[in-house]
Amino acid sequence: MSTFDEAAKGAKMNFAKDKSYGDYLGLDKILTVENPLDMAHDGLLFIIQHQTSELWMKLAIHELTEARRCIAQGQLQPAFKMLSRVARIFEQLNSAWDVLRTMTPSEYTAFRPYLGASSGFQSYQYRLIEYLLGNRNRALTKLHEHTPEPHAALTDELGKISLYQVAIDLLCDRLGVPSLAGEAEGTAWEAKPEVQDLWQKVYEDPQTHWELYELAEKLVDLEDYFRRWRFNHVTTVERVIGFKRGTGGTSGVAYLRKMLEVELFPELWHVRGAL
Ligand code: HEM
Ligand SMILES: N[C@@H](CC(=O)c1ccccc1NC=O)C(=O)O
Repeated sequence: MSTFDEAAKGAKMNFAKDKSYGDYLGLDKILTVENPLDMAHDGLLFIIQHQTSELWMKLAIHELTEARRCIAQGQLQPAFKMLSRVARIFEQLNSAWDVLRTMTPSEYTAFRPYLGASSGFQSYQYRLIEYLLGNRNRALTKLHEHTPEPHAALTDELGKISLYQVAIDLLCDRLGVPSLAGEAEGTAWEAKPEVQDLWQKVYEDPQTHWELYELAEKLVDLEDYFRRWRFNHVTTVERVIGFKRGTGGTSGVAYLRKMLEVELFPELWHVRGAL
């Protein structure tokens, strides 16, 4: 068999003057990030798990922002594609827990003291996703006062109506009733019976309201995957640190269990019991 030689067949081999794979992807930056936890073997797993999660969150924010814009303009088909992609991103993040779960309490406690007060509680991209979807708590922007750009991104977001409010606006508009979406708020969306009644009309007659029906199911799907992420997180946390307090200062598992009760799109869950 002849030697494998793509260069002879025309593969470009010299990138002194042209952009290469690593240049486009910024790999010099991504792959040279310091690993301050390299004193313990599992420090690298922990850091890469979080860095990759943050990269996927960056994409989720990009998609959700554009999906919201499309819904606001009544362009539901492109929005559906983006919402499906975000659900798949969460599926990806959910699978990633399987890698982290290979880390035992003994392995984690070897480097946990070096984490100081840092915690995922301070992930501004995670908070931005929650804010975009509608689970808002203005008090948490305080965690980012020391970093102007993330802080501005979060406070700007609270000045806009959430993706769910945009969906409700469209629901009302298409069903010919005045908007029930409300204003931009710094607090979590609270279920409104009138909104549930409108979703009920959609679910009782999907043929007439097909696009709204599909929108509702895309949102339920997204929240379903998000809930699985929360559940995977709390289970992994209990498995690794039990009921210790979190480095971020919360009660830890008790706090995360409370977060399992969050309903991003409450009326869409409540309506199911009324059908
Ligand atoms: C061994 C692994 C992990 C442990 C022991 C752990 C532990 C915790 C704890 C105890 C909290 C509560 C806040 C605190 O007081 O610190 C928390 C919050 C959080 N963690 Fe983790 N975590 C782990 C992995 C991850 C990973 C891989 C991510 C992905 C980015 C993540 C993201 C978050 C986020 C976003 C919060 C805030 C949740 C909220 O406020 O609803 N964590 N984590
Ligand atoms: N809150 C965690 C620490 C932690 O998980 C963490 C620390 C620094 C960077 C990311 C982290 N991940 C998620 O919360 C703990 O209490 O062990």
